[in-house]
Amino acid sequence: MTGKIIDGKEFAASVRAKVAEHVTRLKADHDVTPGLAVVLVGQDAASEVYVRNKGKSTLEVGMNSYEHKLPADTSEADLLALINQLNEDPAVHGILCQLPLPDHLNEELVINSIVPEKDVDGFHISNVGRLSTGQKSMVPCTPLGCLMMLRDHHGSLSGLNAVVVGRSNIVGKPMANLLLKDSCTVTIAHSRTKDIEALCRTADIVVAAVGRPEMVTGEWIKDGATVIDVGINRIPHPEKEGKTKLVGDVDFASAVEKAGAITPVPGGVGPMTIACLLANTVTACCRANGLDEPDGLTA
Ligand SMILES: Nc1nc2c(c(=O)[nH]1)N[C@@H](CN(C=O)c1ccc(C(=O)N[C@@H](CCC(=O)O)C(=O)O)cc1)CN2
Repeated sequence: MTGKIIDGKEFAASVRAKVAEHVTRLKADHDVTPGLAVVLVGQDAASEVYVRNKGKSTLEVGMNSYEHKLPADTSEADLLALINQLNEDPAVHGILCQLPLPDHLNEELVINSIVPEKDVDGFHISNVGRLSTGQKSMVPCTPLGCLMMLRDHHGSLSGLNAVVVGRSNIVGKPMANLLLKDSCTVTIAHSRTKDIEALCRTADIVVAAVGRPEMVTGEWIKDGATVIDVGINRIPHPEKEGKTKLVGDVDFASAVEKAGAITPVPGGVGPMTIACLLANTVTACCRANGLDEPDGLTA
């Protein structure tokens, strides 16, 4: 069997189109424009690209974008003061601090200083707790994107066996909670899991979010299973000396032969992250204004 390749770029474009449609309606019917503030501290090259793309995508769907670029040596007090100002700004419906932050800043403290209603990353401890207890919350963008792709492929996820490989706070744990909410039977696997290959072979859905290049091979995959690859790993190019190549946590070449459907890297889950950030900003804006939330853009 050769699996269907789930096109994340195309899917993300359809999510952005839905967001844009809703933004147009919010402006026309309620005179409200959603606004997203993105804070970048320092000059990490990859973060600069992500932040630029977030700003561009925000404007493209008709929302307001507020970019705050701070020097790498910004003090915690100054960063918290900016977040406080954004928390109180009624034009700002979503706030995020691009991660990773420089080492001298306490990531937990910074994230938890964003008011939960504007925490469009879904990383605030209150949103984590609400998601894990099945309450309405802001949902982390990458797992939300995975969930959208899985729902689109399967229709209902009820009763399916899902294995999430990786237990990070940003992907593994929220992903497991979202799958549980959709009535999957969920196992989280990690570095200490015994016979992880055999466990994965029981799964109808495998989500790989472990940060180890091409760890999950075709031998781990049950015939016809859906494989979602969250990994983004840059490795030396096997054929071009001095060049690098982007690979996921799944060995695509072998897994595609077993899977019923699979996301590639690049062009799978990655593009959904920013699309879901825009979706979360519209959701936050609707909630702030007591308006109906758009269908299909949240969990
Ligand atoms: N505050 C946050 N910080 C970070 C997050 C986040 O969700 N919130 N996630 C990542 C970075 N990220 C967005 O911020 C992000 C990563 C990857 C992609 C993406 O589209 N990847 C492409 C490949 C890109 C490449 O060629 O390098 C793909 O997979 O196709 C989008 C957004 C860490 N920080």
